[in-house]
Amino acid sequence: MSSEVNIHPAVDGIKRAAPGFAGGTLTCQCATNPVTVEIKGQVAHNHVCGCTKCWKPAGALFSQVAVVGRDNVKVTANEDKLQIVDDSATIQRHACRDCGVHMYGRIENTGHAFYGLDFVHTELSKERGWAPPEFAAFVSSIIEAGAPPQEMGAIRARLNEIGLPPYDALSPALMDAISTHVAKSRGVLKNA
Ligand SMILES: N[C@@H](CCC(=O)N[C@@H](CS)C(=O)NCC(=O)O)C(=O)O
Ligand SMILES: [Zn+2]
Ligand SMILES: [Zn+2]
Repeated sequence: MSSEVNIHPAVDGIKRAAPGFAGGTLTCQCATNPVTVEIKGQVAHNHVCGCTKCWKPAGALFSQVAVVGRDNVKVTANEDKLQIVDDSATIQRHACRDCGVHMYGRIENTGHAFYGLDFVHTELSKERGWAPPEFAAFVSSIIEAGAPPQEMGAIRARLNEIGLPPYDALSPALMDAISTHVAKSRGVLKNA
């Protein structure tokens, strides 16, 4: 039954972005001395991601991840507990070394299409009104984390049912944005 599929705990029930949402504080899962990160304002392009690199809550098949301007992200407590998960990755994910939660992911490559944006998991905040996820990315990648290939039909059906169209990379709009950036930087595209 497709409704038994645990896509992510935050995507059940109707969520709406609050107009003029001011932002909130992300808190890691440590019972003492948690890392906190303040996010100013609303996030964009919230989605669920099936890749093996994004942080997923216990038992979830997907991560929930959105972007926000890096200037609107500020570590406000216990920054010394943060460490970069993989230095060689495009997205430098800063994780709490005690509980493992990823607090923010940053792109340091100034030539990247998404330079200037940080990746954050809004469910780490108790505030309500964050923009809800819009699509499911890297769906086939959940197999790499152990999802049975024969369940992919039911999982994609469940994603469609809850209004998250499934893609095996990013959404077409974001893939187009990346390729547009590449074409411009190579001089292939001059007037877009
Ligand atoms: N199949 C791979 C896909 C990894 C991947 O490409 N993830 C995407 C979505 S988060 C990405 O942009 N990664 C860049 C990065 O991790 O730095 C996996 O599951 O590990
Ligand atoms: Zn922690
Ligand atoms: Zn991912």
